[in-house]
Amino acid sequence: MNYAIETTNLTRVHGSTRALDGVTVNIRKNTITGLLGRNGAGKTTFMSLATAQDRPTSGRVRVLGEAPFEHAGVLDQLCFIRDNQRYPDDYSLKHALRAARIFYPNWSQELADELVEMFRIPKKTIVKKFSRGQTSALGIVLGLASRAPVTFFDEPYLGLDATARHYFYDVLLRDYQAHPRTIVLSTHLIDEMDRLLERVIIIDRGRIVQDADVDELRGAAYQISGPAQAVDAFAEGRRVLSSHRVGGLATLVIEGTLTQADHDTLTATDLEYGPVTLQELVAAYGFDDVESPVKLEEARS
Ligand SMILES: Nc1ncnc2c1ncn2[C@@H]1O[C@H](COP(=O)(O)OP(=O)(O)OP(=O)(O)O)[C@@H](O)[C@H]1O
Repeated sequence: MNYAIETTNLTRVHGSTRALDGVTVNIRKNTITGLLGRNGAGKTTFMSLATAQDRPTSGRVRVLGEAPFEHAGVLDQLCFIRDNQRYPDDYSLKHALRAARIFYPNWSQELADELVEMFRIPKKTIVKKFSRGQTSALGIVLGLASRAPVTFFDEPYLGLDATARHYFYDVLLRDYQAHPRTIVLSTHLIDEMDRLLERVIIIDRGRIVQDADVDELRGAAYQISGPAQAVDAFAEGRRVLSSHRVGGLATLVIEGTLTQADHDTLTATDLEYGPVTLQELVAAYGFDDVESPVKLEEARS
């Protein structure tokens, strides 16, 4: 079994919202996968279903070959760190670490101690009184020191300062290299975190729109800009992911790669072109073609 997580047509419906809509995906063991997408895309829903915090409306999910709801044995192989993690009222750092040590079979106290010092997590204050960043730091300590075979981090950095975030990224990579495991993380800080990711799944409105190795995705789209008419002529028959227009100028993100003939056309027509970053690609897949204020102004005049 090469996959840590396998889903088939996984669907979760809340009233009229399809939080997850027929998601079929396989996540390889011992990889770091980024789950990316706009607010409300379905990232937390996916993680909640994979960790048995929620039940699918239809479809199936397997983690380490088992249905997480039906196999308690799978649950202690999983760690799910979410942004709104709750702790019992009277918990201090000591209590949280003690509970984690009992719960996670691969727990590393040494790593936990190192992280607590680096993040400067208070030892006496009760967790409920922690600052936003300190609460995130505690989640990261638990998530990394658990060394759980399948670890989910759902936007684990909220409130963390830049120094602490980079410290998290460095330790994540270091510890993952020494103790390979499957890590799935959701983030909106894509430019900052893309160096961590080997694979990326982009979700939009509950559906997967991309599932590829990061290296493949770097060439998955390109951007062209210039006079709108020329840009639109070039885009004819191509899949445009996003479009921004200001005055008579347009910038489009287009799926695919440029051929030599395309390069010749672009040079001849004086259009500018270039690669898109992963952050831009994710934004392009989540692009809604709404009228921009500039376009509305133009239409009125
Ligand atoms: N319990 C619920 N009841 C009703 N709607 C829900 C519930 N949970 C999630 N949703 C809806 O399902 C959709 C997906 O939500 P989800 O939390 O998975 O998004 P997300 O990608 O994690 O977003 P974000 O980046 O903002 O954290 C959203 O439209 C959300 O409003």
